[in-house]
Amino acid sequence: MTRVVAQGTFDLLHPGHVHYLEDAATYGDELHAIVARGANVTHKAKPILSDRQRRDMVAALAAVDEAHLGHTEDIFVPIEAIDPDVIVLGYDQHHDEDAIAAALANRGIDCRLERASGREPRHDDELLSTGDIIDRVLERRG
Ligand SMILES: Cc1cc2nc3c(=O)[nH]c(=O)nc-3n(C[C@H](O)[C@H](O)[C@H](O)COP(=O)(O)O)c2cc1C
Ligand SMILES: Nc1ncnc2c1ncn2[C@@H]1O[C@H](COP(=O)(O)OP(=O)(O)OP(=O)(O)O)[C@@H](O)[C@H]1O
Repeated sequence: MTRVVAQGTFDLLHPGHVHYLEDAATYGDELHAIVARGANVTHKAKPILSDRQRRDMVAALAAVDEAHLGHTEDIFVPIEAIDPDVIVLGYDQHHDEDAIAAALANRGIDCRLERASGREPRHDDELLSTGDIIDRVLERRG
């Protein structure tokens, strides 16, 4: 049984999120998704939806076997509990892969890192970014 981890904010789900999770699932038999705590989202605007609502929506996707709320302080706590064989990073996530690999090794977690592919729009006007959806809402309803 190969366990795979994907992770992200997953606010206002869109086809790019589905693509990422479906792609990550192909790396193993069981996909665990870790949903970032809103309190930890500091690199962009805070999510609109609550931690629990984002977790529940991700859990409802067919590609996902289990969705977990992330840890509030130490991102490696859920990883230790899940004990994955593979962590699949998103195509545009700016994580330092060497630092993650070093932290995994430090904690004795034997796990490789992979990178998911991106999804291009399949039709005119397909919105593949939470930020773009929010911009559209503000433009049309603001
Ligand atoms: C291996 C790994 C585990 C993570 N675990 C957590 C976690 O437990 N809690 C959390 O708040 N964020 C966690 N994160 C951070 C977020 O999932 C995410 O990387 C960050 O918010 C960027 O998300 P975005 O791609 O949605 O912008 C983890 C990131 C990585 C790479
Ligand atoms: N178009 C896409 N193709 C493939 N993966 C995507 C796409 N959009 C988002 N993802 C992946 O989904 C995961 C969660 O992404 P995130 O929650 O940051 O959504 P986002 O739409 O990129 O957000 P924002 O627009 O606020 O930057 C990340 O791993 C990201 O790489």
